[in-house]
Amino acid sequence: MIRFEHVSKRYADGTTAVDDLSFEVNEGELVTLVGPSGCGKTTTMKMVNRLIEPTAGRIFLDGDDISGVDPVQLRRRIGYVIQQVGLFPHKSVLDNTATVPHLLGVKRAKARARAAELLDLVGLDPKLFGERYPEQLSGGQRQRVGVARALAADPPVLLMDEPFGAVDPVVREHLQNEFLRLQQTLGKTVLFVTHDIEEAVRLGDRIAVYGEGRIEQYDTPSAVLGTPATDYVADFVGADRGLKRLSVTPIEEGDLEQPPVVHLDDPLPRELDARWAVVLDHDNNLHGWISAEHARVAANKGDTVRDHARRMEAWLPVGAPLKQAFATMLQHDAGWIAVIDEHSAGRFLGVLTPARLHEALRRSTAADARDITRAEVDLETVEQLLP
Ligand SMILES: Nc1ncnc2c1ncn2[C@@H]1O[C@H](COP(=O)(O)OP(=O)(O)OP(=O)(O)O)[C@@H](O)[C@H]1O
Repeated sequence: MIRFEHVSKRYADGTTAVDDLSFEVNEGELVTLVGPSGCGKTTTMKMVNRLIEPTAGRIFLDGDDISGVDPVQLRRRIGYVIQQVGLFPHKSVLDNTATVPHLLGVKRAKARARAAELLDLVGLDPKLFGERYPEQLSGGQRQRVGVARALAADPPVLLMDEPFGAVDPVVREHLQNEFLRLQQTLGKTVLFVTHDIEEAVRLGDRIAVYGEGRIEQYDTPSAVLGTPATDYVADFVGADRGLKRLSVTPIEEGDLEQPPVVHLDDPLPRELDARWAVVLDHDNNLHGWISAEHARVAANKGDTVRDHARRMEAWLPVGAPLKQAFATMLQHDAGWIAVIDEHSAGRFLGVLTPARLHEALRRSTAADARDITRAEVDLETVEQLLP
């Protein structure tokens, strides 16, 4: 969808901002460009919508060499979100969002109706916020309007330059999660600039880690964290990359243990093979759990499992990141968590224990590993943290 071929940018004062860059972003892919200040991320991005012209090389959008496309036409295909959102202060939120379609000739009423839908999509109630002016919004709300505005002309490509950089970490995480959800439905091709490796890892299908004017590694978050291509990348992603890897490694069905299971209408068992059992309903969906000790002491004749089942607090859907599993274990002081299949009404799949979590991390590291020794050092850090 976007292809860079040997692209360089040298400014008039001799600064080489980007040096012989070649990479490709697939349709529907979210690629994060991450690196320290001044390494050429913004220059890379601005060359895509021709706010900056390269001094060498070619950039293709959907097969078209963009140097031959009229910049105004080009920018209609590309939404652009920047850190200082640049909303028009004298226009309402609704009119700000409707600006581009209106400029493209869509009638004002229709453009505003579409803008209201988009505000809804980015989590702003148009009835509440539509008639406000930008100064009457929080930083996070302004960023959402920025995203809604960029989406207004329904461009296939989005360029986002540190869009969540100016908000506090809690709001940023919230905006990131919302954006990920949005992206799941919209499937835009996104280039996202950030200097924050956590953000790059959380959002990117792939990450381009920049050194000075060059990409040092272009790969999935899991591979960048698991097997940094160079010492520079290893330094940049940080010594705690083993922990960061928890955020990008999903729970898989094969990681799970199969504990004893009882059904709601079974007679209460006097003896269990373990200290607890998982309780399922007649469709094998997760209902709760019972402790063997409780079943032994409290049971009256004729009791069923239903009379003594406790609510399951610690559970997650399969595919959730290991970090969330780890956090859930700590939050509930639980030695294991139940894992379900959300797509089939909560069918119980098994349990994840700390030992299995560790194995899952090891499995994913090994899958990428070119440098297993280094990866294992980080696994030790994780081992120390497990209950
Ligand atoms: N108009 C310009 N003239 C000369 N040098 C420039 C110009 N614009 C950018 N540069 C230089 O090009 C290099 C790359 O800048 P760029 O803005 O692309 O970096 P960046 O990675 O986006 O940085 P940041 O994270 O700080 O925004 C820097 O050394 C910068 O000083």
